[in-house]
Amino acid sequence: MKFYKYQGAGNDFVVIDDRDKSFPVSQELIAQMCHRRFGIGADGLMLLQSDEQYDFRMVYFNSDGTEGSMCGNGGRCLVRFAHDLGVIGDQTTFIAVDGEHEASVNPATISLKMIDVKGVEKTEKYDFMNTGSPHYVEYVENLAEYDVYSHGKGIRYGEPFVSKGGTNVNFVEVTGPNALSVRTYERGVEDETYACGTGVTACALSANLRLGFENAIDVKVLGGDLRIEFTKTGEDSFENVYLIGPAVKVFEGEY
Ligand SMILES: N[C@@H](CCC[C@H](N)C(=O)O)C(=O)O
Repeated sequence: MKFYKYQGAGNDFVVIDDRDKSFPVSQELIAQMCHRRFGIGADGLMLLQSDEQYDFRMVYFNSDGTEGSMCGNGGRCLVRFAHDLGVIGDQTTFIAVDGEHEASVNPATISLKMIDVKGVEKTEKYDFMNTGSPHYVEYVENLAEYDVYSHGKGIRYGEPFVSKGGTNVNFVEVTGPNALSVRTYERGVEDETYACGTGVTACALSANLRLGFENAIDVKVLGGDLRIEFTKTGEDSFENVYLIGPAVKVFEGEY
């Protein structure tokens, strides 16, 4: 079968044009295709499907083959793919697991409108919110040396999160006015990834709530630079949330 590989800030995906719905969905096959030793290698796999009401439908699987919640970088990569295929022009509206998304295509970036965020669980140690996927956000010092894998895994598989289906785990360091560095342990990949779009979105909104950061925040991740823009509409609610950054094709092939 024909596949494409895309990456957004180093969050990488196998992408399939599934408009004829011929992809044989199975957890085993997807995990095999995403395997970095025995397969193509990716943090997830996405299907671009046709939809009667929208430009296309995004179906996202984590690299372990389970169907994921929303993937922000995946969404940006799928928009680039749809544009490369000629399915969309420079503006699009598509449907994903968490609802409708608008996006715009620019030469160097894809800007993706995320779901509205309503309600943030704030504790002394962390913030927790749903930005399309569940995200834990904790501030640390010396992020470059931080053991993201061990601490992230402990939180993802610990209470109270494991009995609620688990969470993605983000560690954040403030690097300047309206600037953050973020590293993320991703559920479904069960490892640190080079970037997580819904994760950096959660971190930016948390930085607004905790630190008074303004509504355009630059976030450095292992795989590059992302930007989050938003409108705060209430004590802990946000609309017009945009995830902006690069999304590029890496290669294509037959599997
Ligand atoms: N990489 C993603 C998040 C993917 C979803 C996640 N792993 C889950 O199902 O919890 C992103 O860019 O948002």
